[in-house]
Amino acid sequence: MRPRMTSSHDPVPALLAKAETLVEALPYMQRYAGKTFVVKYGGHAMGDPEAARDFAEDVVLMKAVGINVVVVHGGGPQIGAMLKKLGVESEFIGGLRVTDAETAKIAEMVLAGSINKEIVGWIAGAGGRAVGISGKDGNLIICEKVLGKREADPNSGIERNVDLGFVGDPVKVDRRILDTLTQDGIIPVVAPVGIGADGHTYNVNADTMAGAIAAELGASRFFLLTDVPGVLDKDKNLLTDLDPAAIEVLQQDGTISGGMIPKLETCVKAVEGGVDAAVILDGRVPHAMLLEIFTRRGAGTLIRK
Ligand SMILES: Nc1ncnc2c1ncn2[C@@H]1O[C@H](COP(=O)(O)OP(=O)(O)O)[C@@H](O)[C@H]1O
Ligand SMILES: CC(=O)N[C@@H](CCC(=O)OP(=O)(O)O)C(=O)O
Repeated sequence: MRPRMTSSHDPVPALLAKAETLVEALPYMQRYAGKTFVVKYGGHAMGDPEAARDFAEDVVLMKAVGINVVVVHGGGPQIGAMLKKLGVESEFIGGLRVTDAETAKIAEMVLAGSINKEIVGWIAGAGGRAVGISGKDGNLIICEKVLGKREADPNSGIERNVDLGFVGDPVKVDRRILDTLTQDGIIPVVAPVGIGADGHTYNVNADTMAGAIAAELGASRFFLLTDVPGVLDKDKNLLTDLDPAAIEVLQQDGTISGGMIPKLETCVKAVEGGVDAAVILDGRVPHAMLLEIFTRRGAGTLIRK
């Protein structure tokens, strides 16, 4: 028998703490095996390589314990940087990028070409198997053109209808490609690009795309990884639980603004469309998803009906 170590650096308490953490995770593993989780990985959350490695490990671990994970990624800041490099002007109206034909090509290149394959690589590096696709593959996301947004003209102040170009709203999700990959033990990684019935390529807001997929799959959890701890109140305290009525109040009283407005609208649509719960989390925090899923300490903001 191996002698027990008796030094002042006795490793047993530390090992016991690790074992306790694993035991704490057991009921969550049992509850979630076979369930579907959709993870939206935002462009702001993916900046740091170490955080990206943690993210990939979380996704691979979730898959290893039997959760069907689908990743949908963003890349707004990365598209912005590429457009700047190429000297192409870009503007956002109502949280959506005005997308002419040239911008659509560049957005597709950055999203489906570069970022998508980078995430597939991180997952492979963490020991998982991923396949990168866009919403165009297998007719996954059929889009309709988003109708123009009403905006006040900066010079005259008169309201005008602004055409957003090739910005798509998902109107049909064909889940078969996701089911095929998932059943084969593969983690689908989806770029937010869709296809119109006319065969045109559309740039889709990544939150909107992930929400449409989460609703179609009837996901148990829809995670949105961003660059804030969750939804904050006016004093910057974290709001841990919200429902659609509370979100309506936050919108009316101006507590939420910018990108958080469409993000929460997407969450409300998802939970009203059959998703059990949406969670907004800080993707920069190491292993944020694992802590949320497998421990009693929740993180971020949980949104339920
Ligand atoms: N009440 C609020 N709580 C938290 N974040 C908020 C709030 N109101 C506005 N925001 C903004 O929403 C941003 C997150 O949305 P967005 O920039 O679209 O994220 P992503 O690119 O990750 O999808 C935060 O960085 C923050 O600036
Ligand atoms: C139409 C539209 O606005 N599309 C987004 C797609 C990327 C995205 O949504 O990325 P984040 O989640 O990182 O913001 C864009 O062009 O920036």
